[in-house]
Amino acid sequence: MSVTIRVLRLAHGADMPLPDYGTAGAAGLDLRAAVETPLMLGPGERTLVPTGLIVEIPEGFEGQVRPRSGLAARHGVTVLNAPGTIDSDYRGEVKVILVNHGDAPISIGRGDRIAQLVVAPVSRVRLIEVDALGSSIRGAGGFGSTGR
Ligand SMILES: O=c1ccn([C@H]2C[C@H](O)[C@@H](COP(=O)(O)OP(=O)(O)OP(=O)(O)O)O2)c(=O)[nH]1
Ligand SMILES: [Mg+2]
Repeated sequence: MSVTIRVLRLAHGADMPLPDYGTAGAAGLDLRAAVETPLMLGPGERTLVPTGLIVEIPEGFEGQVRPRSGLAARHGVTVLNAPGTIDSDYRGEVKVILVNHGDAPISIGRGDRIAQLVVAPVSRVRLIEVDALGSSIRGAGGFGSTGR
């Protein structure tokens, strides 16, 4: 499915390339850090990284800000609230909450690819309050109820 998304580049990201898919089958657009100077993220620290972008996600879709596995595997750096949610009515800058779960500080430089944006359809539901729900074999079993 091809979805068109209008995107606005803010002044502090004007010289950076628009997010792109790394390969023909990639699910996520790589998001880059629009920081003026490199920022250091120490072990246990988190920071809000600007992308310099405002996106207009069409109604019926959402943007998911997801970690890059390379950063996670190599440095323990991930998206704290993964997947971050970009609402279709959000017109602010897309920002990435990075956290360093590793044991060494990491430097995030301008243009570094820090996360990826997956655009996915979402359902909006209508809740109907009832007195009883349909039965199922699982019932209330969960949290490991089927065994290891
Ligand atoms: O990783 C993220 C998560 C959210 N947002 C932006 C887009 C989203 O539409 C808005 C609100 O996000 P969310 O609903 O997750 O945050 P909230 O704490 O519920 O804030 P709000 O009360 O503004 O909804 O913040 C980002 O830029 N990056
Ligand atoms: Mg919210």
